[in-house]
Amino acid sequence: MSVVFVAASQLPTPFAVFTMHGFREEATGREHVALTLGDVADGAPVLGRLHSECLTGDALFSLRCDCGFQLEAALRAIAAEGRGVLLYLRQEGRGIGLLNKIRAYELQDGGADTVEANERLGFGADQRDYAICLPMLKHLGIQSLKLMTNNPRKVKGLGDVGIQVSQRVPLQIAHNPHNRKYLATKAGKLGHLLGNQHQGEEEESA
Ligand SMILES: Nc1nc2c(ncn2[C@@H]2O[C@H](COP(=O)(O)OP(=O)(O)OP(=O)(O)O)[C@@H](O)[C@H]2O)c(=O)[nH]1
Ligand SMILES: [Zn+2]
Repeated sequence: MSVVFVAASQLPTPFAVFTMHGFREEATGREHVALTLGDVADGAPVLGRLHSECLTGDALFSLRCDCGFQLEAALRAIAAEGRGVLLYLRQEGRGIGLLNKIRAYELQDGGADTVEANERLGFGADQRDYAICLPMLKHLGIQSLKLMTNNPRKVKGLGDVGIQVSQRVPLQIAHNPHNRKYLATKAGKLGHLLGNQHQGEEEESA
């Protein structure tokens, strides 16, 4: 999978002034972004977040999921560390796209859970592919990540495409009445490590 680096600029935010790097995925034309802070190319593991696009959660304040809250928490953590990377990956709806995600939400409004809804539409539960991350990280000179995620499958998926994760850092967000069922399904069917026993825990990973 190949990506082309296009341009980099500053991105001031309430948390820090990041450097924003823009990439184009050659096969699909999708446009991805990396935000970096500090020297990430010195060889030491970098605090990082691989964030999958969620227009509803990241930009429209949706309470159906935890994405927007995780995005903000990740940027705050990177700012507090003074060094880190966030890849903003255009894999909306776990890879099925925005309009199909709205179709899936419609089914969830009728009682399906997030996995059943995807399957009823003819999709897998999670269609994301992390291969795109490798050339982006290589371009940035990043060799190893301390990855902020609750998803062990993401850690495995990265290992499968040759990205070294030295550590998993939990990134847990509070429940609300709208995301309770969604988070329970993620824990029960998708294997996410959510819950108090994992709070603050850090794991070694292959
Ligand atoms: N198909 C579908 N996608 C969803 C739904 N809710 C959120 N998403 C998408 O799920 C992606 C985020 O994945 P999550 O499963 O929440 O989390 P993760 O990235 O696997 O794991 P973390 O690193 O712990 O956040 C984003 O692309 C969202 O657009 C849903 O009900 N259906
Ligand atoms: Zn979301």
